[in-house]
Amino acid sequence: MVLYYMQTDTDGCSASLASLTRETGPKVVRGDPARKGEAAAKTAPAAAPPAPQPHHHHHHHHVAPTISVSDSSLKFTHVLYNLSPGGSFITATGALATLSGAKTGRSPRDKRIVKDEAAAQELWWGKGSPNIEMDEHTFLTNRERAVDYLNSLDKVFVNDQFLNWDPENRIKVRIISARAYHSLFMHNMCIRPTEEELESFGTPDFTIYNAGKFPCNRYTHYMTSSTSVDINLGRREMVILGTQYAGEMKKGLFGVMHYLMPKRRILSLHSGCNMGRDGDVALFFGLSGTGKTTLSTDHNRLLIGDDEHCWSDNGVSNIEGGCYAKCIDLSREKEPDIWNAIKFGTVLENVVFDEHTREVDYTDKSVTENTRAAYPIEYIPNAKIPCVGPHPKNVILLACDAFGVLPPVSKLNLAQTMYHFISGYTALVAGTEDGIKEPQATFSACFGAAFIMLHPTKYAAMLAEKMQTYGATGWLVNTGWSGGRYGVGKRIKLPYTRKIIDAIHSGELLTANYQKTEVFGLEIPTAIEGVPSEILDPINTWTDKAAYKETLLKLAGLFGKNFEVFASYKIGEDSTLTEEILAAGPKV
Ligand SMILES: Nc1ncnc2c1ncn2[C@@H]1O[C@H](COP(=O)(O)OP(=O)(O)O)[C@@H](O)[C@H]1O
Ligand SMILES: C=C(OP(=O)(O)O)C(=O)O
Ligand SMILES: [Ca+2]
Ligand SMILES: [Mn+2]
Repeated sequence: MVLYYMQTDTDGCSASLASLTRETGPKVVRGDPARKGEAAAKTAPAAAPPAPQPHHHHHHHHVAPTISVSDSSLKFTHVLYNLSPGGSFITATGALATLSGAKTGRSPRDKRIVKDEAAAQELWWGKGSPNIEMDEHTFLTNRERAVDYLNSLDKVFVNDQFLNWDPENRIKVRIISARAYHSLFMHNMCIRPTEEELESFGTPDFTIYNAGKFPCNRYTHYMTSSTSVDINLGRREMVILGTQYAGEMKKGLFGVMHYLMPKRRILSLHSGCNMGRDGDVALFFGLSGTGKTTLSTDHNRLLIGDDEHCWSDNGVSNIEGGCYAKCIDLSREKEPDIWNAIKFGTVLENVVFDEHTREVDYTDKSVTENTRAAYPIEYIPNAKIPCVGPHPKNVILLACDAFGVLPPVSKLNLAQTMYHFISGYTALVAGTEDGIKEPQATFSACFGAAFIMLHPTKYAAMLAEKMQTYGATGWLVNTGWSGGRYGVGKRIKLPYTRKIIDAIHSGELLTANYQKTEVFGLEIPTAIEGVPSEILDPINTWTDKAAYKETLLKLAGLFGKNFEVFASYKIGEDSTLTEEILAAGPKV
């Protein structure tokens, strides 16, 4: 039965896959079993050709079975270790096209955090918090389920990679998954180690067990569906059962960084980041679909990252090694850099393509509207490698306002920046063609309530302190509707938003003339190079002025109601800042 063997398991893959009731994991064989004798990956030694059994394998055949020996412990699992790209559903431009199955987005209601003593003390629990508790025992039950499933497969994929380009605060992660696409996705999204770094990788700081389509047992305590994404900070492990959406791994690790980094007094940020040729850094905060990836990918600037960053005393650093761009309606004209990044090595998730021509139809929403491309950051020609930069000069808060009442751009004072950061507003139109026509307001603290681990005021206080210390300016940019709400008006044209962003970067907007809006009290510029002046005040673009006022008040009311829960918290040491933040919201 023994086909191949590995003399040493220097990477500890077998230990990672050991279940809790046995000391050792499956017999690990590196390389692709389908390619006998051939190196499956540059970084992995060639799988040995059929070889005599080494003594420790022999051993199993001659001693009486003990409780620790089962068919599964004797089983060989081929570990495909740190593979480079390759695959079978190749599109016309060479990308790997895959389907994520039933789940085409994250499952925040199925996310659980082990509430041990430390977590009970440190994390944010209760109303508004994304952290839903589970106990250690249930975690171990799910972990065992995932490990047993992975061990039952003939091959599993193991990636050893890094998070965070700041060398002093780099985190080592191991991702164990059942599907080649998950391995390639994480290869693209995390920082790829060099061969030498891989040699001395050692013990990972955090491990993901991704069982993908294999479900959790719904009769297990705390489970409310067959999907479960479980984080155990004490064990430094995450278990994924019953979802194959790849973003779950990426954003799961982001949550872990939102716990680990603030402990080191480093602020973790759900933001894109880029840098001008003169070293001016901008952060782009915003919820999903507001433009972090689109606007941080800017042909005139260096891309530091599109989604997850750290702001430490040394400046900014990207957490990731790749980008995860939405590709619905993607066009070469509007987003040439993202378009060109979709080539060999890129993972396309849930896009539709013609089986004969292999051409992708980016307008096709038949699988989901949330179609994605995951590519290594160096596929963007002007990526800044290493992905680090100095302290930010501009902090841009993006909102896609489907109500169409927020101005395309406003300059914020610190209190307003904090108010809008804590609110984390966007309004998108749910669903596709029919059904919901009314914009759905979403408020997500710190523009990432699904990922933060501590109370929002902790991150807010750190942001305020850093912005003050380094003199960063805050901006609110509406990438959503103009000329009426969704259904009446239109989304602001991307070239106009790009001009607005250019004017922020260049400093043009620091010296512009401003006027203050009613209700929200936002400072809006009266003119911007390349943008029609009349659109800068949204009231001009609405034909029905009464409807404008009514919609404006409606949105202001939603902001006020959302902020009620934060009214009793103090932000940082400074009680005057807290007062100012409370006063910085809209006045109805
Ligand atoms: N004015 C605009 N500004 C930014 N994005 C826009 C604009 N108009 C349309 N879009 C589209 O909205 C989407 C923004 O999504 P993305 O950049 O992926 O957001 P995020 O990274 O914040 O989740 C893209 O598909 C982009 O083409
Ligand atoms: C990957 C995700 O983030 P974003 O939409 O911000 O790119 C996600 O929310 O699943
Ligand atoms: Ca090694
Ligand atoms: Mn994005």
